[in-house]
Amino acid sequence: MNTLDLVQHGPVIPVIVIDRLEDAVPLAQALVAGGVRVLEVTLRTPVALDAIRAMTAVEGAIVGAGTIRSAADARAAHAAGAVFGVSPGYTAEVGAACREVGLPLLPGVATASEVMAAQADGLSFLKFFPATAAGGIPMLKALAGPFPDVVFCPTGGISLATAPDFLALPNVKVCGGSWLTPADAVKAGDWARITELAAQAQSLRRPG
Ligand SMILES: O=C(O)C(=O)C[C@H](O)[C@H](O)COP(=O)(O)O
Repeated sequence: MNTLDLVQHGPVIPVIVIDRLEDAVPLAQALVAGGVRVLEVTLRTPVALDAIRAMTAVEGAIVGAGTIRSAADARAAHAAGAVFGVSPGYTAEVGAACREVGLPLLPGVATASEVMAAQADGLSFLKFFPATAAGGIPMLKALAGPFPDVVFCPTGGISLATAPDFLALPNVKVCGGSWLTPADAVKAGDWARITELAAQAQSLRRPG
């Protein structure tokens, strides 16, 4: 699998925070029911790896790990069954660990130097994070000049309302965001609302 294959499944990758392990499976099922199959589970909580392990059993779900910050994170995510990894930034150490275990990596970048570091290690599909705070659409347009061979998954501060403007850029294939899984809906077990949010996101322009 190549991380660029992920964009075939829809225009938005949900960024998921799981606090209670028992939410993992119904949450994944709710997203898949709304047509969203690619799921990024952040390694921000103690149950994240167990949540990934549980979600890989959900039919149709393509489960990856977010917040990969170290080689140990990459190895743990792979061992838990994640089929891709996402990192908020990029280090050669994380890149090497992902290559070693065979975990396709979508690394985060926010500057031209970081794009160059990721490209030097063979990575050309990059998360632009934090998208809105780091310059948003003007920054992505500016990066298209020197980096015509790089495509981005902007993430950070994006919503259903602003995603279409990002998706309209030629160098944006998919957006990431936590708006599909609001903390209050997860806490309340309001899976119907999450399916609705997923369906709305999935109906945004599909990248060509
Ligand atoms: O935890 C990680 O790995 C991250 O890199 C950060 C997340 O991708 C963003 O926090 C999502 O941004 P929002 O959609 O604005 O909530």
